[in-house]
Amino acid sequence: MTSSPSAASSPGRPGPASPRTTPPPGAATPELAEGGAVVALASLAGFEGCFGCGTDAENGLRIRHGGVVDGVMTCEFTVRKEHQGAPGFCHGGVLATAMDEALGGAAWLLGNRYVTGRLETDYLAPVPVGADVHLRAWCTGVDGRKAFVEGEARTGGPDGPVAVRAAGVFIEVPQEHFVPQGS
Ligand SMILES: CCCCCCCCCCCCCCCC(=O)SCCNC(=O)CCNC(=O)[C@H](O)C(C)(C)COP(=O)(O)OP(=O)(O)OC[C@H]1O[C@@H](n2cnc3c(N)ncnc32)[C@H](O)[C@@H]1OP(=O)(O)O
Repeated sequence: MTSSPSAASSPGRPGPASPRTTPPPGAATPELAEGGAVVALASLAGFEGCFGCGTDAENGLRIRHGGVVDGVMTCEFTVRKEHQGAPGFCHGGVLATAMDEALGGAAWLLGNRYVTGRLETDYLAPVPVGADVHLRAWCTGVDGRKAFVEGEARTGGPDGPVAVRAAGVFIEVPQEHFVPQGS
């Protein structure tokens, strides 16, 4: 088992999450599962269609998952023209999608399946079309089925300025959750 970083040692930790995305007193320290997200993902088929990371999602973000170091998960994507909001800049909703994917990935490192319950985003700087966006995310606590997660997106390199910060609550669900209704 690998422990995730403490809040104090998390590199580039965003400012305080809101009360709704802060682990409550008594929340457990996250324990990353051996094999992490790969183990949880192995129980599900069809992720190649994911709008965030799927290789089959033609207009998706094609987020490329990287590694995990000290409990911090990294991934990145390149902003394409079809991701544009204001002329020349990435749409805020696209960036929220990228944060959802990164934070979700950090939750899945716990070795269970999670869906987004709440996602908060702070936009600090515009992200131009063509930019490589470097994402990092880590879990800050676990309370029952709830995993509290934070993350950030940087441009101009993995240690460039922070463009987006996010915090969220992901809820653990059983495999049956992913069976489409009516199928
Ligand atoms: C090296 C790396 C390799 C590769 C690495 C790849 C990784 C790749 C990972 C994929 C990453 C995907 C990232 C995208 C993730 C989506 O986009 S998921 C899609 C969007 N989200 C959804 O569709 C969820 C829709 N909502 C639901 O299905 C249901 O409301 C839920 C969330 C399952 C909860 O319903 P429920 O099971 O009936 O649970 P319920 O009893 O209501 O609540 C359970 C607990 O959660 C809390 N809760 C419920 N809803 C909320 C909420 N909205 N906010 C806060 N708390 C909540 C409740 O208060 C309760 O807390 P307690 O009372 O236990 O303290």
